[in-house]
Amino acid sequence: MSIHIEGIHKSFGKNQVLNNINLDLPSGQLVGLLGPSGSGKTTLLRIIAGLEHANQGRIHFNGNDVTQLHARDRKVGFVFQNYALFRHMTVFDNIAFGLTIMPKGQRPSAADIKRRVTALLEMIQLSHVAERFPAQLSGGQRQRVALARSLAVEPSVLLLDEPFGALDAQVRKELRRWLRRLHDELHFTSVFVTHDQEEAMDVSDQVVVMSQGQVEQIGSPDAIWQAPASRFVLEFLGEVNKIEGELNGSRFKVGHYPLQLPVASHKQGAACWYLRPHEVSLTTDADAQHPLPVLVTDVNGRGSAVQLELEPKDWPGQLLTAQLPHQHLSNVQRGQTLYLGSQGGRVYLGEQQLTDSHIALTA
Ligand SMILES: Nc1ncnc2c1ncn2[C@@H]1O[C@H](COP(=O)(O)OP(=O)(O)OP(=O)(O)O)[C@@H](O)[C@H]1O
Repeated sequence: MSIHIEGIHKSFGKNQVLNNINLDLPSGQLVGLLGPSGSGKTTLLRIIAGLEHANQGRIHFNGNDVTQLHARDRKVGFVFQNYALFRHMTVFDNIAFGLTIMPKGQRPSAADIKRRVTALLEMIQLSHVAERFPAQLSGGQRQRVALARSLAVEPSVLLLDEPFGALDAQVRKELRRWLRRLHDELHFTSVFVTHDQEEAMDVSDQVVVMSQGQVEQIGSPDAIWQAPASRFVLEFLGEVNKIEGELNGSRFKVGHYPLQLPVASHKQGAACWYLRPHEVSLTTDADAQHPLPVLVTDVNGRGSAVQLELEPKDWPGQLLTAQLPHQHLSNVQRGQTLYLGSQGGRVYLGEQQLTDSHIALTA
């Protein structure tokens, strides 16, 4: 079921929460709505569901206008953060619930309900707890039951609002992988809300990045990561170092260090050089590619890369983080001075990115 969202505006009193949202979500995709708290994700999800009404705009499912349709007639399934299972019902009965309350003409027979619930229990790998009550399950298991319960009625669209938000990091990771697999098997269309960029990037076919009631960017996780459409998206998608300086033509001055942009520019003003931790390059001696001195304030060698915390030395700036392959620099010590350069990065003057690809600055 494809979802077409057209010119949606929503205000609560004087507070405008959604400002002209237009999106085309193809059938069968898992779409992540990603944005900081208050950016309007949940409100948009509720409008898609029919639980909230927009002041302006239209929603189409598979080309049919459902704007005026009541939530219960939209065939939408929900999963919320707080499980919302019936405490007095077994796991089996919880999953069967939606089927048992269907109007008589549509309700499957008892045998069919049993078959469907049994199949779902197998799919979520919880057949062995079918007769337990929610209180006897772990948080992750409860959330799997919640998901199975909303899938039991075969919704055209599944909407998930921070479905794994209340779970610890490890379970969260497992469940999102599992949601992805389930999605690939059953091919329903889902939209899920998260403020966790790693979660959105990990499972979505497409990510919609929202900020202050507007769509900042929509694209595959890879496309958004490679080419963020704005400073906001660049900063929101994972850790990034910011080096502030003064641009004058192709010169970018950081403190008293004049650096050189590798492209022609006639612009001037306060600019910012953004570097992801893995884009930082370091040497033990200054050279043209590594002009900025930094003091190593922390070394963390766990995992597949060495993570360094660096303090600008002799130039104004915030603490920086670098991530290097283990073999890159041997025996880096806290208190050591290194010289910073880059293997790419982006320079912004105000909201404008100076080039559309990565650039390295030199002395
Ligand atoms: N029923 C309501 N009445 C008044 N204001 C509301 C209502 N629902 C949401 N808002 C406001 O709308 C704005 C967007 O809220 P929304 O829940 O959609 O954001 P969100 O991106 O999902 O945030 P979070 O990640 O914190 O859930 C917020 O400023 C919120 O206070």
